[in-house]
Amino acid sequence: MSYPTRVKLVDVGPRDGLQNEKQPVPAAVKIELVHRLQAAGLKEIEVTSFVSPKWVPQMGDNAEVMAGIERRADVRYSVLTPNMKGFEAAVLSRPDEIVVFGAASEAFSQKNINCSIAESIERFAPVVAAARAAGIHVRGAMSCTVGCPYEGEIAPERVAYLAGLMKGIGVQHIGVADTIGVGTPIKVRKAIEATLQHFDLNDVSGHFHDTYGQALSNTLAALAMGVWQFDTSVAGLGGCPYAKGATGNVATEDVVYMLHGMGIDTGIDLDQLIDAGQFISDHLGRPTQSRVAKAILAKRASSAACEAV
Ligand SMILES: CC(C)(COP(=O)([O-])OP(=O)([O-])OC[C@H]1O[C@@H](n2cnc3c(N)ncnc32)[C@H](O)[C@@H]1OP(=O)([O-])[O-])[C@@H](O)C(=O)NCCC(=O)NCCSC(=O)C[C@@](C)(O)CC(=O)[O-]
Repeated sequence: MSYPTRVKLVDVGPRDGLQNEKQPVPAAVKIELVHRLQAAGLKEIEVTSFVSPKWVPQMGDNAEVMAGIERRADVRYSVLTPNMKGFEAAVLSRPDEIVVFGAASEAFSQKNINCSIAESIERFAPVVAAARAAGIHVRGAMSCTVGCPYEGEIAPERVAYLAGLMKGIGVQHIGVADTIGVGTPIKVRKAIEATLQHFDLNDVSGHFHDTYGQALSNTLAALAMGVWQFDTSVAGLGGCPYAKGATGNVATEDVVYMLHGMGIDTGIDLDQLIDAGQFISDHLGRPTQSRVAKAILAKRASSAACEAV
């Protein structure tokens, strides 16, 4: 079996990771997190979302966070935009990429963005057209591609249907999301195969939450299909406010460790990434969710103790 030799990771920690935090996380902390991620070698960072602050209060500082980032020319900064109102606000902060986010499940679409799948596409179409006219790259995210918290299992045909709608309105890249982390490798493979009916392999990424501890296996299954782009979240932060009980994305540290162990290049410095994860975990006052970070931090602590004696 051959795997890609290079993988691109998009760290979604500042957005997906923090959107569900109950206590406000200061904009300065979010900005520092972005700086640490880019210093660690991340080339794409999902910074924030331009959604209703009544729905997701934690992202209400979107413009402030975007304005505070010291940008690097080789890093792409992306933001979520559910409608024209969000796009018009987002465009002022000069994102490199916008993300329209739909769902393969009708119930999740209603809970998350207050409209049906068909209505969501009607809302996204002018956003995609405006972004492309402005030279901004457009990514689509498809939630609940294997399971939905309200409808249960989702058939691959529904994923193919949504992928076709996204392609039809001009979305350039599509993310296949296991929002609640219920997927297992064969189900994830089927969701990706359904997506590949409409998108080229180079325009497809995986976005796996780790609720059931399957996210690394699912990442490996996608890699075996040739998928080379994945969303991950530093320290395993996160969860969607409209998917109760779902945990964060697979930790960036865990994916980097696995990929480097397989000889796959990511361009990411694992030690600096672990420091970034420690920074945000310290701020949130809870341990990292990354197994790799826990192991390496424990090793660092025991080496420091040995040196001290
Ligand atoms: C989409 C809406 C806005 C529809 O919400 P709505 O209530 O249907 O919208 P509306 O057009 O009727 O407007 C209602 C109010 O919201 C305002 N409004 C309207 N749009 C905006 C906007 N863009 N920015 C700021 N304000 C906005 C609008 O101005 C109005 O304000 P009011 O007159 O009441 O004061 C709402 O449902 C919403 O904000 N949902 C966000 C949900 C969300 O962010 N979920 C998490 C992200 S998705 C995710 O995490 C999954 C993903 C991507 O990671 C992949 C995966 O794992 O599945």
